[in-house]
Amino acid sequence: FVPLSLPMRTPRAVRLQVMTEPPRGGTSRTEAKEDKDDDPKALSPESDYLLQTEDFTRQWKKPEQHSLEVPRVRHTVLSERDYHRLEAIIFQDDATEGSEEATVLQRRVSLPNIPIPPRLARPGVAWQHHHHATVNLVRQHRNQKHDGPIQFITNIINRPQLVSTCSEWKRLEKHAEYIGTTHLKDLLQDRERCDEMYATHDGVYLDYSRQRVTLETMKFLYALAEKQNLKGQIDKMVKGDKINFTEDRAVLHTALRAERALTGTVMVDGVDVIAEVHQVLDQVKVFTDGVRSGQIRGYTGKRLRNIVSVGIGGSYLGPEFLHECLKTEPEGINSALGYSLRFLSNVDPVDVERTCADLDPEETLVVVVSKTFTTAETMLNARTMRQWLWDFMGNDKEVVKKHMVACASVSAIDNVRKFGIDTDRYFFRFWDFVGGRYSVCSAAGAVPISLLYGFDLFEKFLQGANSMDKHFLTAPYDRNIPVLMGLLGVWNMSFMNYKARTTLPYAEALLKLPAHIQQLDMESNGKTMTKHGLEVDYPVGEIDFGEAGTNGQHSFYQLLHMGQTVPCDFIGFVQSQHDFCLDGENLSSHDELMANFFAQPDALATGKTADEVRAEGVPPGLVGHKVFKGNRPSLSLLLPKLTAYACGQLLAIYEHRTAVQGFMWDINSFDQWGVELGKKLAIDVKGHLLNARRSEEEVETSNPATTRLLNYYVNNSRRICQEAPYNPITSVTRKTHREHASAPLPPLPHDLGGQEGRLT
Ligand SMILES: O=P(O)(O)OC[C@H]1O[C@](O)(CO)[C@@H](O)[C@@H]1O
Repeated sequence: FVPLSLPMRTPRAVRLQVMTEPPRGGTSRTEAKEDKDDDPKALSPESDYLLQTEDFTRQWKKPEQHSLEVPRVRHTVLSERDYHRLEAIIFQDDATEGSEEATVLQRRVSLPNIPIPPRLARPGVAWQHHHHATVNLVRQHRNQKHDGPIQFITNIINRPQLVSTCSEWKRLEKHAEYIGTTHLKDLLQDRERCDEMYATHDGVYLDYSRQRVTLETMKFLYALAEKQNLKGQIDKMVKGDKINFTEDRAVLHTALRAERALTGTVMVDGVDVIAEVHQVLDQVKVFTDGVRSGQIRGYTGKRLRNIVSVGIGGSYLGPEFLHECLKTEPEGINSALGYSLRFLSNVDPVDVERTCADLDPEETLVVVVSKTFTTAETMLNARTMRQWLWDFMGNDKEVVKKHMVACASVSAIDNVRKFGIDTDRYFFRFWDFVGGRYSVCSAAGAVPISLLYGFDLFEKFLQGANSMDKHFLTAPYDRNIPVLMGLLGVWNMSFMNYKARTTLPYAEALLKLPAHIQQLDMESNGKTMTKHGLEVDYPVGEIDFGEAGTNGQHSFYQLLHMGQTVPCDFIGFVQSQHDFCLDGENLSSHDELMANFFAQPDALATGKTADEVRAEGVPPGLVGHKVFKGNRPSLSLLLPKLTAYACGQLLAIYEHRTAVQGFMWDINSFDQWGVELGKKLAIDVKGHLLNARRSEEEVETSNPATTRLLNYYVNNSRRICQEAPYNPITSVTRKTHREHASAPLPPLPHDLGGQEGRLT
């Protein structure tokens, strides 16, 4: 071969690359993957190749039968080795130009210029090699009929690589070794560093000086963010690109809180997203105002005062987190007077009992929240609630129409209708582009929260989230709160190897935030497959847990201080929802709480040395037990006050942090295939249980362990079921309304009366 260098063969000369042959020996030498959305620009400039091809069938001997329709574009990933064995790629150059094949192809397929892959510019692996192969192949084809599919290679782009192969990642790995030699107590003495390590927006203050990072670390992280086109990926998300590619869906929870003025700016499949969002919000307002004013009443004409929100996962955790925040918020307290809201999520019948025990069905409105309206737990609970309503008010379709409403995806409308809910008036839709765990700003949160607190308060929550969205979209990386938190998350997980993370709100009203974040983050980033179909070789997806401070301090902080290192998010507020200062106390109770909020991060960061312990007079045998090594990272978020608005800000911060980490890791944070297998196996088990209950036969499953365990359950429960205790007051769901009439009455709810259910 004559070594040829790149300038000798310009891209013009390779403007058309023709075909691959079916692999010799019948086995595929390539690994095919369909991927319509791959963006060549985003791919790593590393060695392997991704061939973008267009398939069609062609018969070489009969030109009139050439079919040049392009049924699909396909990306075929080739390893380097396979690439070099691919003799059948025809690099059409001068020699073939003008030939019958070239003419046909050039006329019918318009192809972009193809850059010569770097491998081909190397001595010995150059053009001539391919040219010879081409000529031979063309000769072969002229002499034999070939009816197989032909792939026209329209482009060669570099094969995607794991982000861990890029230089920015490797630099951070190296840098982590250096950071391993530093201690936070020293880093915290660096004033210049500490003065840089904060960001603020609209009252939210983030301090990350207690992270195990230097200013240089941050620079390296920003460089990685650039490499990953983080800003571009964020923009794609909010524009409505279908970045959830495994489900072919856009990801538009930000549109749920966008202003009405933006109508017409986000379109998905021809739908004006913002217009739709505001239509539903208007519908929610009219409905919830109607219920709260007493215009909309129950089947027997009573006011609807008890709201039961039936849903699980994202259809429950976000709304419950928000509910808990507003419960003690002064505006929330006032607007909820006379109403109650409960969540029924667990399919455990005990949850039904706990939810319904002291409720009056005639005053109860059931909101079924389920994006798919097929989730087994939610649907059983919804049917149970329907039965409960029927039991009390009679088996009438109108009972369902007046006491049950649905928040579900547009595509679930038939299921909602079949259930008996009035889809013309009481179906509050959201869309496929809203993931369950990102749905609290949709009807999923809007309906139950507005019923209890009024729509105006819910709107303030949306405004808070919107304010953070704007900051997220516009602030530079080094001033962008969710981006900083996301990058630090990546740093801690993938470079410092801290596998868990904890959320510690110093606010009782945020007690459900950790549970919401747990789902948000672990369902989003608990994956190992990158969007390019490669398995990660770096740690991703933290274990998230948490607890309201100071309760956590008396529970698991022992481990945080002396056990494994777990990066902590401390969340506090300048002002309490309710503060008081007892006579004889120097500080208010909120100051007492916040003293812990400030002290814990320093204790974690600086620790206590053996010398310090000894200086306290601790006996030598105990010194080791009382040493705090410190050097444990945390960040602090300080907000003015826990209002509906602040709740929205917090929600958006954490939603965006999750997305940032997914973008950095090349993970699709918006699907959740990992929940499928368990669901499927539960269906199988239900089949076994049904057989066992009907036939009294032994259960037989695919493995002896499950068989033994199931039989233990079935055999023992046969006996226990006969002895099941039954409480006529609380076991409401199993009785008819007639039977209830003779049973002791459930406790009466207060009749508060007055306008909008408020005490007058
Ligand atoms: O809203 P749905 O469709 O009932 O789903 C409930 C939850 O179930 C999940 O799909 C997990 O099983 C979550 O992602 C979702 O939030």
